[in-house]
Order: sequence, then C-alpha cells, then structure tokens
Amino acid sequence: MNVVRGQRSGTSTTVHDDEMQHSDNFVHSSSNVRWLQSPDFGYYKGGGGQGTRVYRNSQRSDSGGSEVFDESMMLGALGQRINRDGQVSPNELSPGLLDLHSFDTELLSEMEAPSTFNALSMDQFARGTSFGDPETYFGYGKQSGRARELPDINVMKSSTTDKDKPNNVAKIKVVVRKRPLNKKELTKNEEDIIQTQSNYLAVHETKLKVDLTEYVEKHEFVFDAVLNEEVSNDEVYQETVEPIVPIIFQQTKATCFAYGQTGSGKTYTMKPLPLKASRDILRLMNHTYRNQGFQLFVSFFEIYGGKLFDLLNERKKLFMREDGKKQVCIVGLDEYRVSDVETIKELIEKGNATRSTGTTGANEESSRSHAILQLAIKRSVIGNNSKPPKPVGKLSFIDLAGSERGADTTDNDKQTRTEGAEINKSLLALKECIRALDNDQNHIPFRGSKLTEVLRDSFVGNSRTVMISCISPSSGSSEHTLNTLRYADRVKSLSKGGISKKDVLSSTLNLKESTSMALAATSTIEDDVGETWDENKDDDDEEYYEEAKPTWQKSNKNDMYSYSNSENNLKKSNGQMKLKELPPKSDARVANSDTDLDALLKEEEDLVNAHRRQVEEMMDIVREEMNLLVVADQPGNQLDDYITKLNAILSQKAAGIVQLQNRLAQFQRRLKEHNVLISSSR
Ligand SMILES: Nc1ncnc2c1ncn2[C@@H]1O[C@H](COP(=O)(O)OP(=O)(O)OP(=O)(O)O)[C@@H](O)[C@H]1O
Repeated sequence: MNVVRGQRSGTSTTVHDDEMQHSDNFVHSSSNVRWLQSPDFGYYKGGGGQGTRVYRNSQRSDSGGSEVFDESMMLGALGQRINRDGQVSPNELSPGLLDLHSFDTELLSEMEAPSTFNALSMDQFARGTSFGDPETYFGYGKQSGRARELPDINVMKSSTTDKDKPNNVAKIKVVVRKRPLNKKELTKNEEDIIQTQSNYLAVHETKLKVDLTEYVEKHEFVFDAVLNEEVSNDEVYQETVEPIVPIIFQQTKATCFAYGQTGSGKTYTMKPLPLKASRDILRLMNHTYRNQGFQLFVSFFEIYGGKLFDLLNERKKLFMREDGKKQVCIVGLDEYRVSDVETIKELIEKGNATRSTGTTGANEESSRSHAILQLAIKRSVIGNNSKPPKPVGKLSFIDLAGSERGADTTDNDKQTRTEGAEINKSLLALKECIRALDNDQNHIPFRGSKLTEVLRDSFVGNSRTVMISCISPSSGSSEHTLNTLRYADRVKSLSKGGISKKDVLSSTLNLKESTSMALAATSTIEDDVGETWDENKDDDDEEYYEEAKPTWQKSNKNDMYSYSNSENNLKKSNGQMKLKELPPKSDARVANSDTDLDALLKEEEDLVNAHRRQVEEMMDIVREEMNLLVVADQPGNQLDDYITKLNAILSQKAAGIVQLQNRLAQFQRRLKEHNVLISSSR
C-alpha cells in the first residue's frame, strides 16, 4: 500500500506518526527522528555518523564532461569579479530602452517550434509528473540516489513538430529541491528530516508535548517534482527549464524563479540555468531555425531595496517607466545581442560578480537582491536590417533574495531589516500575482512590489512559470522549510480553479470576524507610531510613472496601503445605486444590477485580497516578535529599539485593518441596497 497514492498535486496533509498508517515503502519511527540515521535507510546519504559526513558540495560533476559551463567556477563567485579578456564588442550592444511590454503588441505570427515534449511524454512514467500532468505516481522500493530516473533529453533530440504540445505545458510548475546537509548543520548534529520519494515529500518535525516528551509530526506534500540532494544541476535543468525552451520561439514568456530561506540553495540552483538554456536556444537558432532571422539578447539587472540596477553596466541605476498603454520599460538597461555560449557565460559571470550580497547568520554570501536575467528572442526581417528586430519570446530567470528573519541574522541592523521587509513584501506580491494569474483573475496585483511590476509583462498573455522551492534538509530549519513548502503548496493548489463567487462571499462574511480578532490582538499595543519600519520611498517612481492611479498605492511613508481605485469604484457604484430613479423597465434594471453586482463582487474580491495581505503581514510581524524571544539571549542586540519599531508597525497595521473594516461595512450596506433593488425589480 502506498501512503500517499492518489494525492493530487498541490495537496498537503499533516499526520502524526502515531496516527499514521505505515507504508510498505516508507520507514517510519513512531516517536522520533532517529529513523533517519539508519545506514540501511535509503534516504540517508553519505558515510560516517553524525558530524563526520563530508559535505560534497561542488565536487559533483553535473555535466558528464561535455559541459562548457563550469559550475564550480561560479560557486563562491558572489562578490568576486571574474575577469575575462573577451569583452563584448560594442556593436553587439543595443543600448537604451528595453520595452518589456512590447510583446503584447508586436508579436510575430505564430510559428511552429520543435518540441521536447514527445521525448518528455515518453519518459513521464519514469519521471513522475511533468508539465501538465497532474497525476502522481510512486515508484516501489527505496528511493535511489536520484529523485527519479531523469532521461537524457536534449532540446535537439526531438525535432518533431507538434503545435499542440506547448499548450499542454502547465502555466505553473512547482518543483522542490532539497540540498544536502552542510558542514555547519553537521557540526551541530542536525538531522536530515526530509524524506523524498518521486514527487512526494515529507517533513518529520520533532515537537514537544506539554509534558516535554518528544514526538514527530509528519507533514506530507506532493509537488510537480521533488528533487533530492543527489540530483545534479543538469537534472534540475531538464526537469524545469528545458521543456519550456522551445515554446519561447512561440511567443511565450516564461519565468523561472527559486524561492526559499537564505542558504537553501537558490543561487546554486539558479546560476547554471540561464547558460544551459542559452545553449539550447542557440542550438535551435543554429539548426532548426537557421537563417530565419532569430536573435538572442541578454540583459541582467537586480532589484535592491526597491530600486533597479544594471548588473552588466556597473550597477548603473535604472528607471522603470510605464506608459499610457501600461507597457513597462526599463530605461537605460543594456541589452546584449549574443551568438555564442562563451559570451553569454562571461556576461552572466560579470552580472553575478556585480550582484549585491551580504552576510546573514545562515549564509555568508547571502543574496540581498533579486537578480533578474532575461534571455529575449527577437526576429528581424531577413534582408532588412534597418528595422529593429521584433520580440518573439522571453525567458526570465529570477534568483530571489533569501527570505530573512530576525533570528537568522547575526547583524540585526536597520539595513538588514529593511532588506528583509522589502524581500518579504515582494515574495508575498509574487505569490499573489501567480495565484491571480492562474485563476484568470482580471485584477493582477502587480503593484504589490517592484519585482512584480518589473515582471508584469512576463505574466500576462501566453506565459509559463516554474517555481523551484529550495529547502534545507536540517532539523534546525524545519520551520523555514515548512514555510517554504506551504508557500509552494499554496501557489500550486490555490492557483487551480479559482475562487467561486460563493467562496468569496463566505470569505467576506468571515472577514469581519477575523478583522475583529486581529484588532483584539493588536489592541494592547501602544498607539505610538513613532519611527516607521524604514520603508524607503522610491522617489523615482513618482518621476517616471505616467499611468493611471495605481490600484495599490502607498498612502504615506508608513508602508500602509490604501485601495484608491476601490474608493473611486465606491463613489461610482453609489452613483449607480440611483438606479432606483430610472424608469421602471425591469430589463434595464436587471442589466444595470448585473453591472452593479459585478462591481460589487470585484470590490469584494479586492477586499478579501486586501484583508489577506493584512493578515499575512500581521503573521510576519508576529513571527518577528517570536524571534525576538530567541534573539533576546544574544548580546549586542538592540532589543528596545526593535520592539519599539515592531510596535509602531503593529499600530499601523491595526489602523489598516480599521480602514478595511470601514470599507467592509460600506460594502455590506451597498450589498444590502443592491439586494433590495434586485428583489424589487422581480
Ligand atoms: N544542491 C546543492 N548541492 C550542494 N551544495 C549546495 C546545494 N545547494 C546549495 N549548496 C551550497 O549551499 C550554500 C548556500 O547556497 P546558496 O548561496 O545557493 O543559497 P541561497 O538560497 O541562494 O542563499 P541566499 O538567499 O542567502 O542568497 C552554498 O555554499 C552552496 O554551494
């Protein structure tokens, strides 16, 4: 019997070991995590006992010799510039403005692309799920070193054209990658608490009962793919990016990003991917699409503290601009036309060396910025070099900054906290956007962060997203790991099917209750707003924005958000309530009522989203407060200062919730009026 057979992708359950039905395939201990130490157990890798295991890190050969890109070169490259003489020739540079949005208006007519999907489908049984394959399967017997037998597929191996195949590629694919235990974790005798099997993953969290006896809580998840510590970067590429490379030639914009706590392996995972993808793109251009006018362009920039910097031009500050058509442009971003792998490699290394890094307790070279590397495919008209090439598709790689929390930092200073707040904000915004997109919601909350604003064009239209959740296996990281997995799980599961209107209504009804609870929770906090949580206002925004009023708008420097459009809608809708004065034509009434109802439902949905955001932010704050207790014992921490700031934020959040409550009350009044109107028109 298989414990998790039949679980659908994106579901998770929490099972206490004592309640668990034991599987033929998985080994469980009833009371603690020692099961992981059995040398016989398939999940326990590496020789020696606790503390003697060698962290194998970059010794693994990923490429089987033919790899041009030497990953070990890249390891530890953060903060070190790798000088190469081969500079990019100036005429390969297309300077100026990268029109991130032009794809929507300038797309080429659809063309066929070779597909790897035939090759993929052949291997789906062996690999577990693939894009678009919601079914899970489980192999029998113990897990081998690799998470699964990944086939040696290559973008050129299958040249079969199948126009329909790309449509089978799921909009979102969520993959989890577990890294090996590192030296630090081994020294601290931390255990590997992550069990993986095919696309199934379990976290064995040790907890304490009230009587201080230990027990193990098992949290189970199923994702599109789970890659264990034995899986190489080549295999990660095959599982994640390789399948989407061909569809970039078919007007698709794809985004691949890594998410996870600091030190969990995001950079390690993301760094090799763009080069591998470029190699495949160039192969397609030089063979299948030979002499068809396709060109490859590379740009690389970072978002740090809400500001943009060009990583290929000495961190030159960039400005984002949005025109009347809501097209996002990054003014001043250097975009390089490339035609060989060596040049791309140099550019990537240059960008990585320029990236902002810092030290956190969990990672000595922690990425403090979101780095975005874009491979854009354009096409020029053969024989007409005067016209600029037209965008065809784009592949964006995002190495997200590590989610940072008070307890992780050895240097709990203002800057680190500011970075952490900014990072958390963008991660929340990213999740909201992905969910909204997959639910085909009209309103995509791009404005939640600079990251999502910049990525906006990659999410609209024909888009694909691959999220790689990176996790540490160690018992000491169980809380972070569970947070990462829950984030991934929510992205996956909540993105399916959308929220029914009925569900939205019931959520709204619960809203009042939960806001009251949240208010009660914050009511004891002093009303001292004091110094704010150093949310730096980005002056550039005002200067460069030309668009209509944003949906989400900072109302002041205190990192509060108000829903300006909603207020406008409200006025408009109130105007519509004058419907009562219209001639009593029931059809007109009903039609107008429908419009009104749509507006109401839209606003209601926005309210729920706003509320969810408030609650999530509150949760972050509560977690921060919990961390205060942990850091309290450490000397040198400015706890008073920290607590004052937390109190200030909590006060602001409480005010935000009051604002929401007022809007909810207004909304409910209008809903009542609307219902009266509907019943009178019947
Ligand atoms: N799968 C893996 N196999 C071997 N070593 C790994 C793996 N994943 C990560 N590492 C190592 O762990 C360390 C931390 O990884 P990395 O810098 O990629 O973390 P990160 O998630 O990007 O952290 P941050 O968010 O702080 O930048 C590095 O030394 C890296 O080489």
